[in-house]
Amino acid sequence: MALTVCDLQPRFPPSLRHKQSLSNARYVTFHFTLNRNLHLPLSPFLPTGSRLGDRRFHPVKFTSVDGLSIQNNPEHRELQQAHQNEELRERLRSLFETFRSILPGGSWWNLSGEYVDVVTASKPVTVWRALRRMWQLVANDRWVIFTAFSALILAAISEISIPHFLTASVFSAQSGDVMVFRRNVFLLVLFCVVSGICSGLRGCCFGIANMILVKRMRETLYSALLFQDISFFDTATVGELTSRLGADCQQVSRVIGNDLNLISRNVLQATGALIYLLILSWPLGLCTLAICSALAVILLRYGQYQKKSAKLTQELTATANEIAQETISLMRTVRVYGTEELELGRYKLWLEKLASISLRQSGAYGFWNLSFNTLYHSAQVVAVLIGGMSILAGRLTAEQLTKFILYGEWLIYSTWWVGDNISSLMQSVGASEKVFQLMDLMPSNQFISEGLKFQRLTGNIDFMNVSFYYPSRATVPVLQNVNLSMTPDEVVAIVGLSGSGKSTLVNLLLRLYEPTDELVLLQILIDGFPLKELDIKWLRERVGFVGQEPRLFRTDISSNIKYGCPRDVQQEDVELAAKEAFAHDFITSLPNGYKTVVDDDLLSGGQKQRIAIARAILRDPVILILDEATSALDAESEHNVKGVLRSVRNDSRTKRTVIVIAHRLSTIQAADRIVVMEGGQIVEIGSHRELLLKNGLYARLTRIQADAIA
Ligand SMILES: Nc1ncnc2c1ncn2[C@@H]1O[C@H](COP(=O)(O)OP(=O)(O)OP(=O)(O)O)[C@@H](O)[C@H]1O
Repeated sequence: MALTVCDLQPRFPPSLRHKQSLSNARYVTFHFTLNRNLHLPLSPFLPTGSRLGDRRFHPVKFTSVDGLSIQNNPEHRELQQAHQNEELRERLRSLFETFRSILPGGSWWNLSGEYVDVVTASKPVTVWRALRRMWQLVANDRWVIFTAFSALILAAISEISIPHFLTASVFSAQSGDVMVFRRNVFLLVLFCVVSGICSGLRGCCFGIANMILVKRMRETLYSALLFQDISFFDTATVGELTSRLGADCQQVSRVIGNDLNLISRNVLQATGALIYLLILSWPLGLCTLAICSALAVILLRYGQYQKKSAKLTQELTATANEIAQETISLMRTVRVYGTEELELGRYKLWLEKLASISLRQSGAYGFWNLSFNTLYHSAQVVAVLIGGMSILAGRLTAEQLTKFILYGEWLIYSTWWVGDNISSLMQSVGASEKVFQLMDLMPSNQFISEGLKFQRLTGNIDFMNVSFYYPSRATVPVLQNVNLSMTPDEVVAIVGLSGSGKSTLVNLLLRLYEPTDELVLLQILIDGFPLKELDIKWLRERVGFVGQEPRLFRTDISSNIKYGCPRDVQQEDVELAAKEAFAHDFITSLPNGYKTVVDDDLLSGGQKQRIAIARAILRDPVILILDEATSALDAESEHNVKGVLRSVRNDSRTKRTVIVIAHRLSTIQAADRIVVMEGGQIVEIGSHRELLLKNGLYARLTRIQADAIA
């Protein structure tokens, strides 16, 4: 194991500072937390005697001097004793520090220090703002909310009346007043029935409102994400976004169905109980109110803490998801490089952080419960004490005190419920911050305005002095002053070293990236019109694209070939396209033929490319872009497929504009023109023969590839 000097953190008792034996020592042994002993010269670590007692030196124990163990050497026994004393003091100090830190307000509860790195700069959402946003989402179905709240009010009034009639019934029976007893029992039964029915209705309506909220929230969020620029997906990860759509939306959904429902019910009941208590006995009522106010202050602090911890939990969950998603999607690489343990460790690290937050949340919940219980029992003791004295003084009857105790209990419990649900509400509001932030993202510029659509697209393409850099790397120019024109019926091949900007050129043509400099979109012309002015959906319907690593959806082969096809197609069309892409034979050899469900992992690279090529052929595009689209095909298939791609289009009997990006230079020799790129610039243009005669980069690359084959 390699250890650097930074790893060496010796620990010396202060008393060693003056020991001649140590000052003269040349070698010391350090016992590491790694359970390894290392003999090292003392001097580099102890340049002056004053460093010996430095408390920053923690995890390493000083065990011997010049090879003599401190334990066995009488000369050093005193040093050992001092060392042990110091260790004990250190332990006690750390125990005391730990105890102090876990008391309310202590450093252990601080969430912003250790985890500050995961808290993103999302705009804090206040409870009102979050509720307003939620209301906007469910406003169309406001009748559900209104019904729910009406039922809630009726249920609360009924429930709060029950203890009164319960006590009144008992005491009227005791007094022998039959009429009053009958009336009280009748009202008691009535309120019980109303409370039961209304509670059921309330629960059902709030449940429906909840479902509507989650659905709309997910719809809005998903639609906001789908219309983002591709550069957004370069920075946001799949794990994070799916976490927002899944867990965070679910958490936010508790607001209506659970939190608001229970908060409203309990606030109503607590208010009713308080009024009743004040009417019964105002001194007793004020005492109970004081206890409830203390409870409310504690619950407010607790709620704020829960909001903060919920936000952290949400961020940590998203990061853990991100890691799991990345590892699972790269499982083959993980397996080949044997990094399962490493990946497990990476995941566990975030789980531990999550657990640590949960621990604090549970601790805070414990403190909250402790406060509640203490205050609850204090209220009972106060009621019995003051109430009992009032009975003795003849100012209160036993019936009144019984009612008081019942309603006092009700008030405290309602306050507790409100607190509990406010903390849950705060958690949901905390979780909503990132969700609302994503929901507020404006769609990419290309979806905002509707552009031009022509009767017919011809397929003329012009790049006029185009320079471009990716938004995520604003200082690195990827394309510089690119001038290039392509005409219909032409096959243009783009070649060049890796990273020279070939794919970027077609990314811009497909408008996958919105350049920060809008001029770029005016410098790319399609049939003489700037790309910026064209309707992008209309244009994309007329473009076929096969990328370097085609991805398939987890559905049957037929649907994968039909995917995104702008016209109605029959199964025969699908099979024809598959035949032209030389995919038909392997598809029919699969167990369910065209109905075989595939995904990215169930087919070979070449088979996936053939399906992607069939998809492009089926669209019958005016402009066809092949970015390393046949790299995984065998030579014969590649030759045949290329022929088909150049062939006559179905409708207009004209050829299409074909752009081919290829590294295998032998496959593009027949192209009408070959464009050679280097460092984001076009350095050569011409036919295969012309470029060979030029003896430039293309000729050099061709020679290198020929040598490699030879
Ligand atoms: N999304 C992106 N964000 C930032 N930089 C990018 C992005 N995509 C590509 N680049 C950078 O732009 C440069 C050109 O990349 P591009 O993919 O166009 O090269 P290429 O010639 O197609 O390479 P290859 O032949 O390997 O596919 C590279 O330096 C690359 O790192």
